[in-house]
Amino acid sequence: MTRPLIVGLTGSIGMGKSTVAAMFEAAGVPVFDADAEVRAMQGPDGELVPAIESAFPGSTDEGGVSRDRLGALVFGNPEELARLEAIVHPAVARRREAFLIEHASAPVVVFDIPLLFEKGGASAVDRVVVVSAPAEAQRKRVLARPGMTEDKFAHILALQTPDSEKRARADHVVDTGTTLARTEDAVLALVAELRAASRARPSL
Ligand SMILES: CC(C)(COP(=O)(O)OP(=O)(O)OC[C@H]1O[C@@H](n2cnc3c(N)ncnc32)[C@H](O)[C@@H]1O)[C@@H](O)C(=O)NCCC(=O)NCCS
Ligand SMILES: Nc1ncnc2c1ncn2[C@@H]1O[C@H](COP(=O)(O)OP(=O)(O)OP(=O)(O)O)[C@@H](O)[C@H]1O
Repeated sequence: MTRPLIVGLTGSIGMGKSTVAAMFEAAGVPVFDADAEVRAMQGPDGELVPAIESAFPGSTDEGGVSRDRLGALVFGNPEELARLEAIVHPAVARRREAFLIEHASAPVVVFDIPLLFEKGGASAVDRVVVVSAPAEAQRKRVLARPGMTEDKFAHILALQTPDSEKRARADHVVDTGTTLARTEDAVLALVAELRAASRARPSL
């Protein structure tokens, strides 16, 4: 009996992590999307809505959590952010365990975790893949998003482990500072390598 090779996929804001995660999925690798799970649990009738409303009164409405309102309360305030994380992170961990059980027979699975290094998850995966692009490309992508400001971008960057450190600690780096077609080729080659590594493991 073997379990899947667990690949942690991460990268700083705007580096192209979601795009690369979709490429893994298209190649047939099951992907656990931590952000999507958080959104679902914060959405209408989401399981975290009552706890978030009681910890942050006024931050939810009939549509679930207002991410803009909640973001304004927690980004820029480390204690408030920690209070939110204490509600959200254990629920994400439970969903991740369920995903692993569901895909127990896959050779490789990906955990798409934006804060893999920041929250100490790197030791819980077999391989770490970091998605990275030059700082200028990152900046252009992020500032093009609706509602993004220089200040908000600077603040989020300061909360995240620097890209240079992420690259240094990665087992594999996927470069997104190039064309989408080249990035896709790199992902396909990496998937083949990871599947081979999974097969080469001794049975548990
Ligand atoms: C505060 C919330 C509602 C704001 O949502 P919003 O849609 O405005 O922003 P978004 O989630 O896209 O985050 C923007 C950027 O901030 C980063 N970020 C989000 N949460 C954190 C955090 N706890 N620490 C550091 N960076 C963070 C994201 O990686 C992203 O790069 C949301 O980020 C949230 O619920 N965060 C707490 C849960 C969490 O840690 N999620 C991240 C991984 S599971
Ligand atoms: N070679 C490439 N690889 C990946 N993305 C690219 C590439 N070239 C351009 N892009 C564009 O860069 C953007 C990256 O956005 P994406 O949502 O994937 O980033 P992200 O890292 O998931 O962001 P966040 O952490 O903020 O959610 C997309 O609009 C994508 O089309």
